[in-house]
Amino acid sequence: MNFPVLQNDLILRAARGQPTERAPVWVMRQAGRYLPEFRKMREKHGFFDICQTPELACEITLQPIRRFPLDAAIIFSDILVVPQALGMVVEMRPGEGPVFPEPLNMPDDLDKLCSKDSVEKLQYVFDALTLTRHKLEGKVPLLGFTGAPWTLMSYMIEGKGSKTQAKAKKWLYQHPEASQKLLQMITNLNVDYLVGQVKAGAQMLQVFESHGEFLTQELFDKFSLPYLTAIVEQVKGKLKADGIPEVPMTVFAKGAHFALEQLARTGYDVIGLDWTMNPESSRARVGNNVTLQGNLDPCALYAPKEELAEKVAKMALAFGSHRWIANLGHGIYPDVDPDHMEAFVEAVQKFSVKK
Ligand SMILES: Cc1c2[nH]c(c1CCC(=O)O)Cc1[nH]c(c(CCC(=O)O)c1C)Cc1[nH]c(c(CCC(=O)O)c1C)Cc1[nH]c(c(C)c1CCC(=O)O)C2
Repeated sequence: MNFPVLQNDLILRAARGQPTERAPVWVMRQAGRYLPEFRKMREKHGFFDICQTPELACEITLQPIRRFPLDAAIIFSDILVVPQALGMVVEMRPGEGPVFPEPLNMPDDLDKLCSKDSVEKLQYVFDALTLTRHKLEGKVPLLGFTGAPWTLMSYMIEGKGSKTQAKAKKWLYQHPEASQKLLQMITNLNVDYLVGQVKAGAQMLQVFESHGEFLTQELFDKFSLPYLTAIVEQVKGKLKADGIPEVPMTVFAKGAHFALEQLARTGYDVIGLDWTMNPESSRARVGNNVTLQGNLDPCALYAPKEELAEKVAKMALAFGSHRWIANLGHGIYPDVDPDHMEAFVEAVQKFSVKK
């Protein structure tokens, strides 16, 4: 596809364990509501209309890249496009977030899902990736992503945000086989979806297990880890079989602190840490063969800029300069002042320089 030559490969080197002059930095949800130019776009267009229109998704992906000296762009989309591709309706309601008008209630409801040709329904994401990779002009690598099977399953059953995920967890206890059938269906689509994203131009991939925090270790071992592992193994295997150079893959399992050692053995190149994790003890637990990503408290961006810079300096010391991708410990919040986002990025660049 003759993509422009990449000029900044810091994040790819950090992910592969190669030396970097300083830590690469990007921010989860960096393209979003904290930016006035995004909110302006949302006044005119529906959320999923933007996702489905490559020119608009590309424009929003580029917005944070124009403002801040970031080391990666993440394609503008949402994890919930995967349930949509399986035939479910998802609406983005103002003030409420994503809502499924007809969530899955009982195992029989799985028959309503349509896994045939579902990856083709995501062609608009592939088109957005290809367009954005060109429009980035090689400035920074383009990241693709998907939601992990458990996180997507829980949305499909709860139908909206939930404080406990009790409905979804009820399936794990009462309908373990149907749960595994659903998780496998999502895994299969995710594998094709991520391979398609790389073919379309994604240079690195992240899998978001945002609802890891609701699982016990036992539930995680049974209903999350095997599917996260299958995804990395199959995506890397399929790319290899198709003669396509492998791309680094990140897993972000929020709240799954108990699973760090296991996650480090799955084959992901990068493990994302949420803000509750200690960088030094996490490094001791995972060893030196994986890269860590994270993990400043997203609320630290509310602190005065000087204090924010001090917190970044402390974080940089704790992670060390090798195999670290600087990020927040979860997505940036919508009421963060963009100037403080800039202060965060600049502080990483200043304090993560290799000595
Ligand atoms: C759980 C989850 C979702 N979506 C996502 C996750 C995993 C990351 C995480 O844990 O935060 C991932 C996501 N969602 C969005 C991106 C785009 C790329 C980026 O900037 O990182 C990414 C990577 C855009 C978005 N996704 C959404 C918005 C705001 C919607 C709007 O404009 O009305 C954006 C910019 C909507 C969305 N989508 C989702 C929720 C819960 C919400 C509403 C609340 C919220 O905004 O956080 C589901």
